[in-house]
Amino acid sequence: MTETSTGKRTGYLSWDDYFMAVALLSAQRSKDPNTQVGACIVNAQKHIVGVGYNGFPTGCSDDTLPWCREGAFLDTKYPYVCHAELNAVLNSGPGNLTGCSIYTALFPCNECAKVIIQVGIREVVFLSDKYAGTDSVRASRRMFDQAGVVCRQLIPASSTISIRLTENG
Ligand SMILES: Nc1nc(=O)n([C@H]2C[C@H](O)[C@@H](COP(=O)(O)O)O2)cc1CO
Ligand SMILES: [Zn+2]
Repeated sequence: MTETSTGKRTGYLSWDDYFMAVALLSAQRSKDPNTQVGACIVNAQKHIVGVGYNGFPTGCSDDTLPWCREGAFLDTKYPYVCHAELNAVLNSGPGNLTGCSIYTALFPCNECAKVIIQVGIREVVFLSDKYAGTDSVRASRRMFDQAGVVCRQLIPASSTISIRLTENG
């Protein structure tokens, strides 16, 4: 690790990369075999006020509800799963979210876009836009545009961050 003339460490995480990494770490809790999404809400003081990942509602078993993508609607995950962005909002503390930013691994769907707008979040920072062009994303972008919510895709400083969980080795 290099240092500046003052001795300050360099190579530390930027705020953007840090908050996105928190979102991605949270995504590691997801049981979805196909798409793991995490989201992290940050206020104007750069405090994290809510984190979430995609999963079934509390009390609804990860082991009995389906994780399939195809088949009869009720036999897929889609009617049951709570999206990461919704969970981040619902997991946030008592303060209001007006003026906050949400960092999300995947561009929000139209249902989460409504929630994001209604709680007063003003900025969406996303990594992947793999569903760009779908009606859901087109509706999200339309609503974000009209509501004045700024969306930007994060280009991280590096493609990986490694974290050691043990002291040595
Ligand atoms: N922004 C999002 N946040 C999310 O949490 N999700 C969740 C819902 C599903 O659990 C999964 C998408 O599954 P799939 O269709 O890529 O197999 O990601 C999906 C989106 C996409 O709009
Ligand atoms: Zn959603």
